[in-house]
Amino acid sequence: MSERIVVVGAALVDDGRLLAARRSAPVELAGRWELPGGKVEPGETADAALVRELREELGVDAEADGRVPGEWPLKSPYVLQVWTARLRPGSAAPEPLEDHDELRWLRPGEIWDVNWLDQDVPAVRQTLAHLGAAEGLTSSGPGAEEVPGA
Ligand SMILES: Nc1nc2c([nH]c(=O)n2[C@H]2C[C@H](O)[C@@H](COP(=O)(O)OP(=O)(O)OP(=O)(O)O)O2)c(=O)[nH]1
Repeated sequence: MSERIVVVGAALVDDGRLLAARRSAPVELAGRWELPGGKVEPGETADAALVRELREELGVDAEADGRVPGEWPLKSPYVLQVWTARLRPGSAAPEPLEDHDELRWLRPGEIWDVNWLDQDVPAVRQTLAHLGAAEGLTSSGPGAEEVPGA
């Protein structure tokens, strides 16, 4: 059985901050934080799915920039791919319309303050490495000591 369904997660960046979303369902994921997004539908491209999911879940008009290299296994048959994204000019601010009950814009030093889904931790780490040069968004990882003033 080789069916594989891609879930796209958005690394939505604005003003040097990364958006994290707290899931409200299903019960086994509720309360944990993720990159907003969802399943790519048959015949849909990943970047189109990302734009659609961000509109449905957050009410924003966003565009995908490019894919973060890598792929992370979720509960079979799902795999997580991450795309960087940004709000288009004139977009509404994101709101937790569907699937989430809280949103946070995280500054670099705050990335590991939220309780990410376990399977998202390596994806977020890789995303930060990818974004680091372009956006100045870097942070060592969960459990790392924060260096005051660094
Ligand atoms: N969107 C998203 N889903 C994730 C992440 N990490 C993770 O394990 N998942 C899981 C949760 C779900 O089991 C699955 C994606 O489901 P979803 O509920 O976001 O997708 P969807 O909007 O297309 O769902 P639906 O139409 O079937 O309700 O992937 C993540 O960072 N972002």
